Amino acid sequence: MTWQPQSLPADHPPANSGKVGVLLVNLGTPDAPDTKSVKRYLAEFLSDKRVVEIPQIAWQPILRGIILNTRPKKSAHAYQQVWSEDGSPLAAITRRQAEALQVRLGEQVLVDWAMRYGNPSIDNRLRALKDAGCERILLAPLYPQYSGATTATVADKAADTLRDLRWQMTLRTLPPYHDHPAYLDALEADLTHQLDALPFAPEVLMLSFHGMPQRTLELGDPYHCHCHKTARLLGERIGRDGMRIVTTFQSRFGPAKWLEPATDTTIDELAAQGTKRLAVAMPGFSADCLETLEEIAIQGKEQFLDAGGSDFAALTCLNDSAPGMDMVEALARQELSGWI
Ligand SMILES: C=CC1=C(C)c2cc3[nH]c(cc4nc(cc5[nH]c(cc1n2)c(C)c5CCC(=O)O)C(CCC(=O)O)=C4C)c(C)c3C=C
Ligand SMILES: [Fe+2]
Ligand SMILES: [Fe+2]
Repeated sequence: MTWQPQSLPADHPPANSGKVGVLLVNLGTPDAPDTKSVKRYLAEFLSDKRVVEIPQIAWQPILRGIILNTRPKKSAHAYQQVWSEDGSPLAAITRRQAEALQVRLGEQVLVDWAMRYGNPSIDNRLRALKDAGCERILLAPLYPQYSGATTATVADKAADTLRDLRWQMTLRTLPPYHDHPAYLDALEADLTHQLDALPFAPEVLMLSFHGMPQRTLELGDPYHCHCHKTARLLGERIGRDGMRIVTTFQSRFGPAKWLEPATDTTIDELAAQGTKRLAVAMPGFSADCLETLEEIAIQGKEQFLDAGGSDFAALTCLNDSAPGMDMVEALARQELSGWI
């Protein structure tokens, strides 16, 4: 006999009358652009075994003995270059994305935001949503491309909170959306608009993604493949005559081999080969942050112009732009199906 689900009357009320929450999550950032705050943030971030996949017994002495005594000062200086009146760009933009999504989804859903490292923490905001009556929560890591170091560690952190609760809320997680039509539509609209508005026609459009150790690819992390799929699908939509598209990986950290080609090396090579006009888009970042505003818009520009380039543009991320929020809303509504 085949199994038949029990039929419910058409007007059957939701099985659970509690509220629905959405928690937007991004990587994290220090509370202030000073050495002490950056040190606290980096200690948490770089102690995550999903981020640095070296046995902690070997890694912690290097982290505490060397890295946390040198890097925070340098990074604090970089954060000072991009810090805004509203604080860290990454946190300020994520907050604006949450506010815009709240308006779009209306009263039936409570929208909040959190940072994986630093504040506001995932634990703090999950508990706040629960206290506000949310029995179902969509956890939405805003990373288009999946990686253990980003998407998975957000789920790990949320599970730590659930583990501690007698009466858990029900969680869904937003899947990676590297090839989702809503993501590609948003990037196509936003990047086309930005490219059209440039005072020069780029010969090269660089699609620069955050890097990862090469080893993670060999261990089966889909991140590298997701980045290349995004780049291919986006290239098919925004390619134009006279503009070549190249895909690179930025923000290399530590001595291990990272995914290649590296953004900084490629910038030098392009200039050496005679490229004069370069635009860089960073489609893997859903919000502008230190890595886009300092590393590319400031350092990358200086590097390209010093190497002989004449025009450089760092294009902005989707942030809380209309196309960006159309995407976040579409992704959220898809995952909230049956809940709202
Ligand atoms: C082993 C080190 C790192 C891995 C792996 C890594 C992966 C990774 N990171 C992002 C997104 C962001 N990273 C940002 C900053 C940042 N990243 C690392 C190191 C690794 N990232 C460091 C040490 C820092 C801090 C700044 C510095 O000291 O250079 C940020 C910006 C944060 C901000 O406050 O603005 C983002 C965003 C992804 C997507 C990713 C893997 C796919
Ligand atoms: Fe990073
Ligand atoms: Fe960086």
